[in-house]
Amino acid sequence: MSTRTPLMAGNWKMNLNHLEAIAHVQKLAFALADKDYDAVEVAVLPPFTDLRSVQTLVDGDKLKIKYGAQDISAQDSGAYTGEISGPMLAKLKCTYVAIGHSERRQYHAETDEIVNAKVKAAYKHGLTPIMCVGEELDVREAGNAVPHTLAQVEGGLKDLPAEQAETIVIAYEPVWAIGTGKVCGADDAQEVCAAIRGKLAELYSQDVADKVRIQYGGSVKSGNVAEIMAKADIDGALVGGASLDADEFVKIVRFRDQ
Ligand SMILES: O=C(CO)COP(=O)(O)O
Repeated sequence: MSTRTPLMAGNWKMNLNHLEAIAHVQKLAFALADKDYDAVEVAVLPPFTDLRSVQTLVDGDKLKIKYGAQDISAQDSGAYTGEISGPMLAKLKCTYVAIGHSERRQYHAETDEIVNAKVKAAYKHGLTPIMCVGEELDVREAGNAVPHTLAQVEGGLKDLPAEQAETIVIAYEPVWAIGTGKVCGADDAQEVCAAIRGKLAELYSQDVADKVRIQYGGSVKSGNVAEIMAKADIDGALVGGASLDADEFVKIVRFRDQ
């Protein structure tokens, strides 16, 4: 039995303005009880423009919900128009930051080198990366899901010391399962997540590999979360669309009841 605390994180993507964010987090806070937080770590990843409002609410009401950003600049400051830095996110008391989401890899040409630089920037400023990896449909159909994903893991973690690597969260998100309603079969997801853990053991040690939380992401809903969470190497979910519905996200957090 693993001692890893499951992490259920809602990636809101480019949805909910700061007023909607407050209402949404209030709904989650009202529904979730101490027993939920005892069993599962719960986090939301709102757009940058919502973070200050979410911080104020979480601080003011002493909520146990964690929050983080959806991206981080590899730079600390300077002439990088439109970018948001690690020091800015740290000042907002973000716990997490998603890095290398497939939508950033696809629409913003983020490579494993960029992901690696962002992972290091996150650690430099005390943020925990949720590093996203996963294959496109053609890669899976060619039978290369595991090697493709492991290459992303290795590239993203390059030269990262073990003391940092052991706290990272890795989200395995097969691109073809994101926002499509096509959930990856639990056995297929487990196969890749187990391979990721094996890669961590090879790069670092079994001890580090045993500590890292590996999430599954891609069309997770209350109806499929229990089957996914039953797998030995899956320690949580990175939830997109279903995290925008507070009732549904609460059910996902309570996956043990589904
Ligand atoms: O990309 C995702 C989370 O980061 C998954 O999105 P969906 O849950 O909407 O498929």
